[in-house]
Amino acid sequence: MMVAICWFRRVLRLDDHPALVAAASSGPVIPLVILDPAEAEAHPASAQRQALSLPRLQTALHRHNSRLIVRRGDTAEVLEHVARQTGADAVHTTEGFPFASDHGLKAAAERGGATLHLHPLADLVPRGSVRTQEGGIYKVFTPFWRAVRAVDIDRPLDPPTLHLPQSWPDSDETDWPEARSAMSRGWDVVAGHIDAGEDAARDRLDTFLEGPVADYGTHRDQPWRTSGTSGLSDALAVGEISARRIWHVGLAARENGRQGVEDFLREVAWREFARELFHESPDMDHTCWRKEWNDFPWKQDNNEAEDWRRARTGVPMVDAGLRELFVTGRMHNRVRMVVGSYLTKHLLTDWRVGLDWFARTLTDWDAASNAMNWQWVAGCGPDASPYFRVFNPDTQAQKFDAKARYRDHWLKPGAPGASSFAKAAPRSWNIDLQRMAVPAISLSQGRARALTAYEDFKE
Ligand SMILES: Cc1cc2nc3c(=O)[nH]c(=O)nc-3n(C[C@H](O)[C@H](O)[C@H](O)COP(=O)(O)OP(=O)(O)OC[C@H]3O[C@@H](n4cnc5c(N)ncnc54)[C@H](O)[C@@H]3O)c2cc1C
Repeated sequence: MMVAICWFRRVLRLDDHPALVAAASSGPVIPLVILDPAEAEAHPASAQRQALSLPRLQTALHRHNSRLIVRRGDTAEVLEHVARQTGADAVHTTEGFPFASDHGLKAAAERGGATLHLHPLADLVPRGSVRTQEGGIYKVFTPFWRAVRAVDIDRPLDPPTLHLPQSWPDSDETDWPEARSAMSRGWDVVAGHIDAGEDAARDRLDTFLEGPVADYGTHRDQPWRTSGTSGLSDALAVGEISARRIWHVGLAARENGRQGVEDFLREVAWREFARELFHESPDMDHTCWRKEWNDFPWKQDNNEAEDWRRARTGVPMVDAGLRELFVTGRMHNRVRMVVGSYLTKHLLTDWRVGLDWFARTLTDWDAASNAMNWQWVAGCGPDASPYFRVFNPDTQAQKFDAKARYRDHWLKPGAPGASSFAKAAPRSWNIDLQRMAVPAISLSQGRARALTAYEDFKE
Protein backbone atom coordinates (compact mmCIF):
# COMPACT_ATOMS: atom_id res chain seq x y z
CA MET A 1 0.00 0.00 0.00
CA MET A 2 1.25 3.49 -0.85
CA VAL A 3 2.20 5.79 1.99
CA ALA A 4 1.30 9.44 2.32
CA ILE A 5 3.41 12.09 4.00
CA CYS A 6 1.61 14.51 6.30
CA TRP A 7 3.77 17.59 6.53
CA PHE A 8 2.91 19.33 9.82
CA ARG A 9 3.39 22.87 8.70
CA ARG A 10 2.80 25.24 11.61
CA VAL A 11 -0.06 22.95 12.58
CA LEU A 12 1.60 21.14 15.47
CA ARG A 13 -1.34 19.08 16.66
CA LEU A 14 -3.37 15.96 15.94
CA ASP A 15 -6.72 17.58 16.72
CA ASP A 16 -8.65 19.40 13.97
CA HIS A 17 -5.98 18.85 11.36
CA PRO A 18 -7.56 18.56 7.88
CA ALA A 19 -4.29 17.55 6.18
CA LEU A 20 -3.72 14.73 8.68
CA VAL A 21 -7.28 13.44 8.33
CA ALA A 22 -6.91 13.40 4.54
CA ALA A 23 -3.53 11.65 4.68
CA ALA A 24 -4.82 9.04 7.14
CA SER A 25 -7.86 8.27 4.99
CA SER A 26 -5.69 6.95 2.18
CA GLY A 27 -3.44 4.53 4.12
CA PRO A 28 -0.22 4.64 6.16
CA VAL A 29 1.04 8.08 7.17
CA ILE A 30 4.53 9.46 7.73
CA PRO A 31 4.30 12.61 9.90
CA LEU A 32 6.96 15.11 8.84
CA VAL A 33 8.22 18.43 10.18
CA ILE A 34 10.74 20.56 8.27
CA LEU A 35 13.06 22.93 10.12
CA ASP A 36 14.18 25.37 7.45
CA PRO A 37 17.16 27.62 8.37
CA ALA A 38 15.63 30.48 6.35
CA GLU A 39 12.56 30.49 8.58
CA ALA A 40 14.69 30.41 11.71
CA GLU A 41 16.72 33.35 10.47
CA ALA A 42 13.63 35.44 9.66
CA HIS A 43 11.58 34.59 12.77
CA PRO A 44 13.87 33.15 15.43
CA ALA A 45 11.52 33.42 18.42
CA SER A 46 8.67 31.88 16.48
CA ALA A 47 10.99 29.11 15.28
CA GLN A 48 12.07 28.47 18.85
CA ARG A 49 8.42 28.31 19.89
CA GLN A 50 7.82 25.65 17.23
CA ALA A 51 10.93 23.67 18.19
CA LEU A 52 9.77 23.55 21.81
CA SER A 53 6.47 22.09 20.69
CA LEU A 54 8.00 19.21 18.74
CA PRO A 55 8.80 16.87 21.66
CA ARG A 56 5.14 17.22 22.70
CA LEU A 57 4.01 16.37 19.19
CA GLN A 58 6.35 13.37 19.24
CA THR A 59 4.77 12.17 22.47
CA ALA A 60 1.27 12.61 21.06
CA LEU A 61 2.23 10.58 17.97
CA HIS A 62 3.85 7.88 20.12
CA ARG A 63 0.51 7.46 21.87
CA HIS A 64 -0.79 6.42 18.43
CA ASN A 65 2.26 4.16 17.96
CA SER A 66 3.39 6.56 15.27
CA ARG A 67 6.52 8.73 14.98
CA LEU A 68 7.55 12.24 14.05
CA ILE A 69 10.14 12.54 11.31
CA VAL A 70 12.08 15.79 11.66
CA ARG A 71 14.29 17.03 8.84
CA ARG A 72 16.44 20.12 8.72
CA GLY A 73 17.12 21.97 5.47
CA ASP A 74 15.63 23.92 2.62
CA THR A 75 11.89 23.15 2.55
CA ALA A 76 11.59 22.26 -1.15
CA GLU A 77 14.73 20.09 -1.09
CA VAL A 78 13.58 18.21 2.00
CA LEU A 79 10.12 17.61 0.56
CA GLU A 80 11.57 16.22 -2.65
CA HIS A 81 14.08 14.06 -0.80
CA VAL A 82 11.69 12.56 1.76
CA ALA A 83 9.05 11.86 -0.91
CA ARG A 84 11.63 10.02 -3.03
CA GLN A 85 13.19 8.20 -0.07
CA THR A 86 9.87 6.90 1.29
CA GLY A 87 8.22 6.25 -2.08
CA ALA A 88 5.20 8.28 -0.91
CA ASP A 89 2.67 9.02 -3.61
CA ALA A 90 1.12 11.99 -1.81
CA VAL A 91 2.14 14.85 0.45
CA HIS A 92 -0.70 16.36 2.45
CA THR A 93 -0.18 19.69 4.12
CA THR A 94 -1.88 22.93 5.10
CA GLU A 95 -2.03 25.96 2.82
CA GLY A 96 0.88 28.21 3.56
CA PHE A 97 0.26 31.52 5.18
CA PRO A 98 0.98 33.88 3.47
CA PHE A 99 -0.27 31.94 0.50
CA ALA A 100 2.53 33.00 -1.81
CA SER A 101 4.79 30.75 0.27
CA ASP A 102 3.32 27.67 -1.46
CA HIS A 103 5.20 28.61 -4.61
CA GLY A 104 7.52 25.86 -5.86
CA LEU A 105 6.38 23.20 -3.42
CA LYS A 106 4.12 21.34 -5.84
CA ALA A 107 7.01 20.98 -8.27
CA ALA A 108 9.35 19.84 -5.46
CA ALA A 109 6.93 17.09 -4.38
CA GLU A 110 6.52 16.03 -7.99
CA ARG A 111 10.28 15.74 -8.47
CA GLY A 112 10.16 13.32 -5.52
CA GLY A 113 7.38 11.35 -7.22
CA ALA A 114 4.47 12.60 -5.08
CA THR A 115 1.46 14.87 -5.54
CA LEU A 116 1.10 17.81 -3.17
CA HIS A 117 -2.36 18.29 -1.64
CA LEU A 118 -2.98 21.61 0.10
CA HIS A 119 -5.69 21.63 2.78
CA PRO A 120 -7.37 24.67 4.32
CA LEU A 121 -6.32 26.18 7.62
CA ALA A 122 -8.79 25.19 10.34
CA ASP A 123 -9.80 28.82 10.78
CA LEU A 124 -13.28 29.97 11.71
CA VAL A 125 -14.40 30.51 8.13
CA PRO A 126 -12.88 29.40 4.83
CA ARG A 127 -10.94 32.27 3.30
CA GLY A 128 -13.07 34.48 1.09
CA SER A 129 -16.35 32.87 2.18
CA VAL A 130 -17.55 35.81 4.26
CA ARG A 131 -18.35 38.64 1.87
CA THR A 132 -20.25 41.90 1.87
CA GLN A 133 -23.49 42.18 -0.10
CA GLU A 134 -21.45 43.69 -2.92
CA GLY A 135 -19.20 40.62 -2.93
CA GLY A 136 -16.11 42.32 -1.53
CA ILE A 137 -14.22 41.66 1.68
CA TYR A 138 -15.10 43.44 4.89
CA LYS A 139 -12.72 46.29 5.63
CA VAL A 140 -14.34 47.22 8.92
CA PHE A 141 -14.28 44.81 11.83
CA THR A 142 -17.74 45.21 13.38
CA PRO A 143 -19.76 44.19 10.29
CA PHE A 144 -17.23 41.39 9.68
CA TRP A 145 -17.83 40.17 13.22
CA ARG A 146 -21.60 40.27 12.72
CA ALA A 147 -21.23 38.26 9.52
CA VAL A 148 -19.00 35.66 11.23
CA ARG A 149 -21.42 35.44 14.10
CA ALA A 150 -24.23 34.60 11.66
CA VAL A 151 -22.31 31.65 10.16
CA ASP A 152 -22.44 28.08 11.46
CA ILE A 153 -18.73 27.55 12.08
CA ASP A 154 -17.63 24.04 11.03
CA ARG A 155 -17.05 21.64 13.87
CA PRO A 156 -13.41 20.69 14.50
CA LEU A 157 -12.19 17.30 13.25
CA ASP A 158 -11.18 14.64 15.76
CA PRO A 159 -7.71 13.07 15.47
CA PRO A 160 -7.81 10.22 12.93
CA THR A 161 -6.62 6.63 13.41
CA LEU A 162 -3.08 6.47 12.08
CA HIS A 163 -1.95 3.48 10.02
CA LEU A 164 1.77 2.83 10.18
CA PRO A 165 4.18 2.50 7.28
CA GLN A 166 6.22 -0.72 6.93
CA SER A 167 9.45 1.18 7.53
CA TRP A 168 10.41 4.58 8.85
CA PRO A 169 12.90 7.04 7.34
CA ASP A 170 15.56 8.42 9.69
CA SER A 171 14.93 11.62 11.61
CA ASP A 172 16.96 14.59 12.85
CA GLU A 173 16.70 15.89 16.42
CA THR A 174 13.93 18.33 17.28
CA ASP A 175 16.46 21.02 18.15
CA TRP A 176 16.66 23.93 15.68
CA PRO A 177 20.26 25.20 15.90
CA GLU A 178 19.74 28.03 13.43
CA ALA A 179 16.95 29.42 15.64
CA ARG A 180 19.17 29.10 18.71
CA SER A 181 21.92 31.13 17.12
CA ALA A 182 19.59 33.71 15.54
CA MET A 183 18.01 34.54 18.90
CA SER A 184 19.54 37.77 20.16
CA ARG A 185 19.08 36.52 23.71
CA GLY A 186 19.63 33.15 25.33
CA TRP A 187 17.36 30.32 24.26
CA ASP A 188 16.56 29.49 27.89
CA VAL A 189 15.34 33.00 28.66
CA VAL A 190 12.31 32.78 26.41
CA ALA A 191 11.92 29.00 26.82
CA GLY A 192 11.20 29.53 30.51
CA HIS A 193 8.03 31.39 29.56
CA ILE A 194 6.66 28.80 27.19
CA ASP A 195 4.24 26.02 27.97
CA ALA A 196 4.31 24.10 24.73
CA GLY A 197 2.13 21.41 23.23
CA GLU A 198 -1.39 20.61 22.22
CA ASP A 199 -2.41 19.35 25.67
CA ALA A 200 -1.06 22.48 27.35
CA ALA A 201 -2.97 24.69 24.93
CA ARG A 202 -6.20 22.83 25.59
CA ASP A 203 -5.63 23.02 29.37
CA ARG A 204 -5.01 26.75 29.08
CA LEU A 205 -8.28 27.21 27.19
CA ASP A 206 -10.26 25.14 29.69
CA THR A 207 -8.74 26.92 32.69
CA PHE A 208 -9.44 30.30 31.13
CA LEU A 209 -13.05 29.41 30.37
CA GLU A 210 -13.62 27.98 33.84
CA GLY A 211 -12.70 31.24 35.59
CA PRO A 212 -10.95 34.32 34.16
CA VAL A 213 -13.19 34.67 31.09
CA ALA A 214 -15.97 36.00 33.32
CA ASP A 215 -13.99 39.22 33.89
CA TYR A 216 -12.36 39.33 30.47
CA GLY A 217 -14.18 42.52 29.46
CA THR A 218 -12.41 44.58 32.14
CA HIS A 219 -9.31 42.54 33.00
CA ARG A 220 -8.08 42.11 29.43
CA ASP A 221 -6.66 45.64 29.37
CA GLN A 222 -4.67 45.36 32.59
CA PRO A 223 -1.16 44.22 31.75
CA TRP A 224 -0.17 43.41 35.33
CA ARG A 225 -2.70 40.57 35.52
CA THR A 226 -1.23 37.20 34.72
CA SER A 227 -4.53 35.62 33.71
CA GLY A 228 -6.60 38.53 32.46
CA THR A 229 -6.44 37.09 28.93
CA SER A 230 -6.22 33.54 27.58
CA GLY A 231 -2.51 33.58 26.67
CA LEU A 232 -3.36 31.40 23.66
CA SER A 233 -1.85 33.48 20.84
CA ASP A 234 1.46 31.59 20.64
CA ALA A 235 -0.38 28.24 20.67
CA LEU A 236 -2.60 29.50 17.87
CA ALA A 237 0.38 30.84 15.96
CA VAL A 238 2.16 27.48 15.85
CA GLY A 239 -1.07 25.56 15.44
CA GLU A 240 -1.22 23.71 18.75
CA ILE A 241 -4.92 24.55 18.86
CA SER A 242 -7.32 25.58 16.12
CA ALA A 243 -9.55 28.64 16.12
CA ARG A 244 -12.50 26.31 15.41
CA ARG A 245 -11.77 24.27 18.54
CA ILE A 246 -11.59 27.46 20.62
CA TRP A 247 -14.86 28.64 19.10
CA HIS A 248 -16.83 25.48 19.82
CA VAL A 249 -15.42 24.94 23.31
CA GLY A 250 -16.20 28.62 23.95
CA LEU A 251 -19.79 28.30 22.74
CA ALA A 252 -20.31 25.23 24.95
CA ALA A 253 -19.00 27.21 27.95
CA ARG A 254 -21.37 30.04 27.12
CA GLU A 255 -24.29 27.64 26.93
CA ASN A 256 -23.28 26.43 30.38
CA GLY A 257 -23.72 29.96 31.64
CA ARG A 258 -20.17 31.34 31.50
CA GLN A 259 -20.15 35.12 31.18
CA GLY A 260 -17.61 36.95 29.06
CA VAL A 261 -17.25 34.29 26.36
CA GLU A 262 -18.77 36.47 23.65
CA ASP A 263 -16.16 39.20 24.28
CA PHE A 264 -13.42 36.60 24.10
CA LEU A 265 -14.66 35.05 20.83
CA ARG A 266 -14.89 38.54 19.38
CA GLU A 267 -11.14 38.91 19.92
CA VAL A 268 -10.51 35.55 18.29
CA ALA A 269 -12.43 36.95 15.32
CA TRP A 270 -9.93 39.86 15.13
CA ARG A 271 -7.32 37.26 14.23
CA GLU A 272 -9.65 35.99 11.53
CA PHE A 273 -10.24 39.53 10.26
CA ALA A 274 -6.48 40.01 9.96
CA ARG A 275 -6.16 36.81 7.93
CA GLU A 276 -8.97 37.84 5.64
CA LEU A 277 -7.28 41.19 4.96
CA PHE A 278 -3.88 39.59 4.47
CA HIS A 279 -5.33 37.06 2.05
CA GLU A 280 -6.72 39.94 0.02
CA SER A 281 -3.50 41.99 0.23
CA PRO A 282 -0.46 39.79 0.85
CA ASP A 283 1.81 42.83 0.56
CA MET A 284 0.23 44.24 3.70
CA ASP A 285 3.32 43.52 5.80
CA HIS A 286 5.38 46.01 3.81
CA THR A 287 2.94 48.35 2.05
CA CYS A 288 0.42 50.71 3.62
CA TRP A 289 -3.11 49.44 3.10
CA ARG A 290 -4.22 52.99 2.32
CA LYS A 291 -1.76 53.71 -0.45
CA GLU A 292 -1.54 57.46 0.11
CA TRP A 293 0.17 56.69 3.43
CA ASN A 294 3.18 55.32 1.62
CA ASP A 295 4.17 59.00 1.23
CA PHE A 296 3.94 59.82 4.94
CA PRO A 297 7.31 61.25 6.09
CA TRP A 298 8.16 58.51 8.56
CA LYS A 299 11.81 58.16 9.49
CA GLN A 300 13.52 54.94 8.52
CA ASP A 301 15.49 52.99 11.11
CA ASN A 302 17.38 55.36 13.41
CA ASN A 303 19.11 55.66 16.80
CA GLU A 304 15.89 56.41 18.64
CA ALA A 305 14.34 53.28 17.18
CA GLU A 306 17.37 51.33 18.37
CA ASP A 307 16.79 52.72 21.88
CA TRP A 308 13.17 51.67 21.53
CA ARG A 309 14.23 48.09 20.66
CA ARG A 310 16.59 48.06 23.63
CA ALA A 311 13.82 49.25 25.96
CA ARG A 312 15.57 52.48 26.88
CA THR A 313 13.29 55.24 25.65
CA GLY A 314 12.95 56.63 29.17
CA VAL A 315 9.15 56.29 28.99
CA PRO A 316 8.21 53.75 31.69
CA MET A 317 5.24 52.04 30.05
CA VAL A 318 7.09 51.73 26.73
CA ASP A 319 10.29 50.38 28.26
CA ALA A 320 8.38 47.95 30.47
CA GLY A 321 6.58 46.54 27.42
CA LEU A 322 9.73 46.16 25.37
CA ARG A 323 11.45 44.39 28.25
CA GLU A 324 8.50 42.05 28.58
CA LEU A 325 8.80 41.26 24.88
CA PHE A 326 12.52 40.62 25.03
CA VAL A 327 12.33 38.34 28.05
CA THR A 328 9.11 36.42 27.43
CA GLY A 329 8.63 36.60 23.66
CA ARG A 330 5.22 38.16 24.26
CA MET A 331 3.77 41.53 25.18
CA HIS A 332 0.37 42.43 26.56
CA ASN A 333 -1.98 43.69 23.83
CA ARG A 334 -2.63 47.05 25.50
CA VAL A 335 1.11 47.65 25.78
CA ARG A 336 1.69 46.59 22.16
CA MET A 337 -0.61 49.43 21.17
CA VAL A 338 1.24 51.87 23.44
CA VAL A 339 4.75 50.96 22.23
CA GLY A 340 3.54 50.96 18.61
CA SER A 341 1.95 54.37 18.92
CA TYR A 342 5.06 55.75 20.63
CA LEU A 343 7.32 54.52 17.84
CA THR A 344 5.19 55.65 14.92
CA LYS A 345 3.99 58.94 16.42
CA HIS A 346 6.24 60.31 19.17
CA LEU A 347 9.33 58.99 17.40
CA LEU A 348 7.84 59.44 13.91
CA THR A 349 9.41 56.16 12.88
CA ASP A 350 8.11 53.90 10.14
CA TRP A 351 5.72 51.20 11.40
CA ARG A 352 7.71 48.61 9.43
CA VAL A 353 10.67 49.13 11.78
CA GLY A 354 8.45 48.04 14.67
CA LEU A 355 6.84 45.26 12.65
CA ASP A 356 10.28 43.79 11.85
CA TRP A 357 11.32 43.80 15.50
CA PHE A 358 8.12 42.06 16.53
CA ALA A 359 8.55 39.53 13.69
CA ARG A 360 11.96 38.59 15.10
CA THR A 361 11.13 38.60 18.77
CA LEU A 362 7.51 37.48 19.22
CA THR A 363 6.81 33.83 19.96
CA ASP A 364 3.24 34.44 18.79
CA TRP A 365 4.40 36.10 15.58
CA ASP A 366 1.70 35.86 12.96
CA ALA A 367 2.22 37.59 9.61
CA ALA A 368 -1.38 38.76 9.33
CA SER A 369 -2.02 39.86 12.93
CA ASN A 370 1.31 41.63 13.12
CA ALA A 371 0.76 43.52 9.86
CA MET A 372 -2.86 44.46 10.54
CA ASN A 373 -2.11 45.66 14.06
CA TRP A 374 0.95 47.69 13.11
CA GLN A 375 -1.04 49.38 10.38
CA TRP A 376 -3.88 49.93 12.85
CA VAL A 377 -1.52 51.59 15.31
CA ALA A 378 0.17 53.69 12.62
CA GLY A 379 -3.15 54.85 11.18
CA CYS A 380 -2.56 53.59 7.64
CA GLY A 381 -4.55 50.35 7.75
CA PRO A 382 -8.18 49.47 7.16
CA ASP A 383 -10.41 50.27 10.14
CA ALA A 384 -7.32 51.80 11.73
CA SER A 385 -7.01 54.04 14.73
CA PRO A 386 -6.78 57.55 13.20
CA TYR A 387 -3.24 58.95 13.15
CA PHE A 388 -4.28 61.93 15.28
CA ARG A 389 -5.20 59.52 18.08
CA VAL A 390 -1.85 59.59 19.83
CA PHE A 391 -1.69 57.32 22.86
CA ASN A 392 -0.16 59.06 25.85
CA PRO A 393 1.92 56.30 27.50
CA ASP A 394 1.68 57.95 30.94
CA THR A 395 -2.10 58.30 30.79
CA GLN A 396 -2.39 54.71 29.56
CA ALA A 397 -0.22 53.61 32.46
CA GLN A 398 -2.34 55.48 35.01
CA LYS A 399 -5.48 53.97 33.56
CA PHE A 400 -4.42 50.36 33.12
CA ASP A 401 -1.53 49.98 35.57
CA ALA A 402 -2.67 52.40 38.26
CA LYS A 403 -0.55 50.86 41.04
CA ALA A 404 2.48 50.51 38.73
CA ARG A 405 2.64 46.76 39.30
CA TYR A 406 3.48 46.03 35.68
CA ARG A 407 6.02 48.84 35.36
CA ASP A 408 7.66 48.01 38.69
CA HIS A 409 7.99 44.35 37.74
CA TRP A 410 9.95 45.24 34.60
CA LEU A 411 11.73 48.43 35.64
CA LYS A 412 12.44 48.51 39.37
CA PRO A 413 16.03 47.43 40.11
CA GLY A 414 15.92 44.06 41.89
CA ALA A 415 12.38 43.24 40.70
CA PRO A 416 12.12 39.84 38.95
CA GLY A 417 11.31 41.22 35.50
CA ALA A 418 14.09 43.82 35.59
CA SER A 419 16.65 41.23 36.70
CA SER A 420 15.58 38.82 33.96
CA PHE A 421 15.94 41.56 31.39
CA ALA A 422 19.44 42.41 32.62
CA LYS A 423 20.41 38.73 32.25
CA ALA A 424 18.77 38.37 28.84
CA ALA A 425 20.08 41.52 27.16
CA PRO A 426 23.26 41.23 25.10
CA ARG A 427 26.35 42.61 26.87
CA SER A 428 26.81 45.18 24.14
CA TRP A 429 23.59 46.85 25.31
CA ASN A 430 25.36 47.88 28.56
CA ILE A 431 22.23 47.65 30.65
CA ASP A 432 22.32 49.83 33.75
CA LEU A 433 19.21 49.05 35.76
CA GLN A 434 19.83 51.90 38.18
CA ARG A 435 19.65 54.59 35.54
CA MET A 436 16.47 55.39 33.63
CA ALA A 437 17.13 56.71 30.13
CA VAL A 438 16.26 60.29 29.24
CA PRO A 439 13.46 60.49 26.62
CA ALA A 440 14.51 61.75 23.18
CA ILE A 441 11.51 64.07 23.20
CA SER A 442 8.92 64.97 25.82
CA LEU A 443 5.50 63.37 25.46
CA SER A 444 3.82 66.71 24.75
CA GLN A 445 6.44 67.78 22.19
CA GLY A 446 6.37 64.36 20.52
CA ARG A 447 2.61 64.52 20.24
CA ALA A 448 2.70 68.05 18.82
CA ARG A 449 5.40 67.05 16.30
CA ALA A 450 3.38 64.04 15.16
CA LEU A 451 0.23 66.11 14.71
CA THR A 452 2.11 68.75 12.73
CA ALA A 453 3.57 66.06 10.46
CA TYR A 454 0.05 64.76 9.97
CA GLU A 455 -1.39 68.18 9.16
CA ASP A 456 1.40 68.84 6.63
CA PHE A 457 0.87 65.41 5.09
CA LYS A 458 -2.85 66.00 4.65
CA GLU A 459 -2.33 69.25 2.76
C1 LIG B 1 1.38 46.18 17.13
C2 LIG B 1 0.72 44.84 17.42
C3 LIG B 1 1.26 43.68 16.89
C4 LIG B 1 0.66 42.44 17.12
N1 LIG B 1 1.23 41.30 16.59
C5 LIG B 1 0.63 40.10 16.80
C6 LIG B 1 1.20 38.91 16.27
O1 LIG B 1 2.22 38.92 15.58
N2 LIG B 1 0.57 37.73 16.55
C7 LIG B 1 -0.60 37.68 17.29
O2 LIG B 1 -1.13 36.57 17.51
N3 LIG B 1 -1.15 38.79 17.77
C8 LIG B 1 -0.59 40.00 17.56
N4 LIG B 1 -1.15 41.13 18.09
C9 LIG B 1 -2.48 41.03 18.73
C10 LIG B 1 -2.52 40.82 20.24
O3 LIG B 1 -1.66 41.69 20.90
C11 LIG B 1 -2.20 39.37 20.67
O4 LIG B 1 -2.92 38.47 19.88
C12 LIG B 1 -2.60 39.21 22.14
O5 LIG B 1 -1.78 40.02 22.95
C13 LIG B 1 -2.49 37.79 22.52
O6 LIG B 1 -2.75 37.57 23.89
P1 LIG B 1 -3.83 36.51 24.31
O7 LIG B 1 -3.64 35.25 23.54
O8 LIG B 1 -3.79 36.42 25.79
O9 LIG B 1 -5.15 37.21 23.78
P2 LIG B 1 -6.69 37.13 24.23
O10 LIG B 1 -7.09 38.47 24.68
O11 LIG B 1 -6.95 35.99 25.12
O12 LIG B 1 -7.43 36.91 22.82
C14 LIG B 1 -7.69 35.62 22.29
C15 LIG B 1 -7.09 35.51 20.91
O13 LIG B 1 -7.70 36.47 20.05
C16 LIG B 1 -6.73 36.91 19.09
N5 LIG B 1 -6.55 38.36 19.21
C17 LIG B 1 -6.72 39.12 20.31
N6 LIG B 1 -6.47 40.43 20.01
C18 LIG B 1 -6.12 40.46 18.72
C19 LIG B 1 -5.74 41.49 17.82
N7 LIG B 1 -5.67 42.79 18.19
N8 LIG B 1 -5.42 41.16 16.55
C20 LIG B 1 -5.47 39.88 16.12
N9 LIG B 1 -5.83 38.87 16.92
C21 LIG B 1 -6.16 39.14 18.20
C22 LIG B 1 -5.43 36.19 19.39
O14 LIG B 1 -5.32 35.06 18.56
C23 LIG B 1 -5.60 35.79 20.85
O15 LIG B 1 -4.84 34.67 21.22
C24 LIG B 1 -0.54 42.38 17.88
C25 LIG B 1 -1.07 43.56 18.42
C26 LIG B 1 -0.45 44.78 18.20
C27 LIG B 1 -1.07 46.02 18.78
